[in-house]
Amino acid sequence: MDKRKRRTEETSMEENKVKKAMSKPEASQVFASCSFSSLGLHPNLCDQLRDRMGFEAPTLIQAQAIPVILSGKHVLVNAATGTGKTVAYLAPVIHHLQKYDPRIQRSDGTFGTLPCVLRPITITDICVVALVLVPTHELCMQVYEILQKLLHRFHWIVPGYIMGGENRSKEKARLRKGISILVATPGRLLDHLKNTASFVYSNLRWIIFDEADMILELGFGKDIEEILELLGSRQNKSVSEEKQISKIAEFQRQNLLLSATLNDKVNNLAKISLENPIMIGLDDKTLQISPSLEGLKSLGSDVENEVEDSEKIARSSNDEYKLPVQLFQRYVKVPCGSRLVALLSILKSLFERESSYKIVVFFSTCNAVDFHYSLLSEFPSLSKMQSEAEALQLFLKCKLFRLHGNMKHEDRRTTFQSFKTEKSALLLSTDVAARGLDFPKVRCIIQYDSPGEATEYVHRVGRTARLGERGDSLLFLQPVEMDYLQELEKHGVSLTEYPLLKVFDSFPLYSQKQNVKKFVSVEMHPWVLNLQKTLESFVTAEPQRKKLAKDAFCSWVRAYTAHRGELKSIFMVKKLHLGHVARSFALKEQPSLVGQSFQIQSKKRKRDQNQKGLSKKRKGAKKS
Ligand SMILES: Nc1ncnc2c1ncn2[C@@H]1O[C@H](COP(=O)(O)OP(=O)(O)OP(=O)(O)O)[C@@H](O)[C@H]1O
Repeated sequence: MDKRKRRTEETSMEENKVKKAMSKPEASQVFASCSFSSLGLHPNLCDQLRDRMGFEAPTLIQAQAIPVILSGKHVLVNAATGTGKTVAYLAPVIHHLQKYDPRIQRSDGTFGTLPCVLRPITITDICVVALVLVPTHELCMQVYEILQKLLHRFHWIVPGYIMGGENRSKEKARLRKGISILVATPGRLLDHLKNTASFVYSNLRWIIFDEADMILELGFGKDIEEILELLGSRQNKSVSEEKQISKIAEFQRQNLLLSATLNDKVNNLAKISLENPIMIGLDDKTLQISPSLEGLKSLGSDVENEVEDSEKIARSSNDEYKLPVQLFQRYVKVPCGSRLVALLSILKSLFERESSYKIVVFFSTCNAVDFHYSLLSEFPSLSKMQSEAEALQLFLKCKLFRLHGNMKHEDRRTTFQSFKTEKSALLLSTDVAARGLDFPKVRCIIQYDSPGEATEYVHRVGRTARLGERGDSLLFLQPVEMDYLQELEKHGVSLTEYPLLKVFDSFPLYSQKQNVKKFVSVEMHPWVLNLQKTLESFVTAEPQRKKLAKDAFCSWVRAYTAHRGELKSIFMVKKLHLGHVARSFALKEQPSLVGQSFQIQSKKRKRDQNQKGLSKKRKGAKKS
């Protein structure tokens, strides 16, 4: 069979598959009615997407973005969570790299001798050609894994990663051997840019910011500015930068910025990194990139505090966020002292209803994750009081994982990988899992501690209902926090109420179906009273567990006081009853007792800060 005929047959088979993929009811909201090859991607790459990744048709955002990125223009992509942004930028980069003639290659170890000093660099030298910047380790690994799959048939294009917490010398060795597409977290990248001589980026053609808003929110703004300057990719260049660039780029640079939510810092990053960008997934009013670059804010500055930006912020705070249409969003109103019981009861009821269920619960601090993880790993079933055999059963019968920034990198990696492959499991996490992470088949997101900014809400719930799949989300709010719903409404996000009492009513108390008076309050519900009492005895019985609870309580209150801007009037620590907060960590102590230790700590912190301030002043006085 001649080549052309075979290709035509393959194309019609591909089109049939696309039609089949599109025949699912929700598919038309997610997938485009075209094939990857019709977007202009190399046939081998299309095969990879189909055979290795199982992708029959591009998503809508991929269909929009791929041709534009292939054209070489700078692009800003704003699309809902879980719509396939990663492949939207990786596929065009790979398409271009595989075309290089002679092939881009990784010659043996010559990289360390810095060939660029001896002769002009050609594309065949081993240099980083594409750079993907991501905010977290997990995202770094995730993008790297996708790259590995996509590059299976392009063995001469080498993917690599560098990230904080990894061994620097091993990274240097990897850089020296040559990496064509490098995935990096900003801090570690900057470190290598400054200190690793064998890191040659003279051929750098793509700089991609994935989850740009999180990169900036994590405080990497200054690092990003420095990276852009070192790479000669800042738009309003100073004379010294121009000199730097003339030393660097002989190749046309293409920068891409991707984010599910936009804010002023992302706007500023777009302004300084993108040249006449094409906006994808944005209407004109959402982002105004002025051609004049005057009055640019520093990415590292705290934009919220700058008065002149208030108008812009008012505009952006009224922008609507794009959320998956198939996401069912609810809130649950729980008095503070019954929060823990409510969480455990809801989890129990969800896991008992369906055998295959994956849930992520978000907490505000690492200590809170640790406490709840320890509690749920050991807390026995309530029927304990009846039979010895049942005593061994756990309250929640599901696999349990935790993820936060204070864990060892190895443990974080194991959790990340294991939770991905489990069919039924519960992950307790801080916001480290809120952005970009793609855990297949997560059915429900519970925001036990409120998210703060509405963008955070959007990213957290975005871990479910990905790519047209069904998903539920549940936001815990205390009665004093109900105004937060209006905050979300401003962004077009509206939630319905979760029937909490029904869940409590569904549990048998001492093996009997409850005969509870209707309309009883949450706090006075017999199931709540009983479970709260058992939890408190369980936690106080073990000093180590009690310490975890106290630490979690203190860090939780600190996090609560850290809400910024308008949110301060919703999440007011003054409105909280610290005794009830203590109950939500299963602590029996009177508020004054637990509160005292917190007050002692915060007084000590204040004293330390004052002393530091004094000694700084003294130093300053000495200097002057
Ligand atoms: N064309 C496609 N067909 C089928 N599945 C796809 C396709 N493109 C991407 N996916 C899958 O969709 C899921 C979401 O993709 P991805 O993580 O890139 O989304 P995202 O838009 O970057 O989300 P977030 O904003 O949360 O980071 C992944 O599991 C990915 O493998």
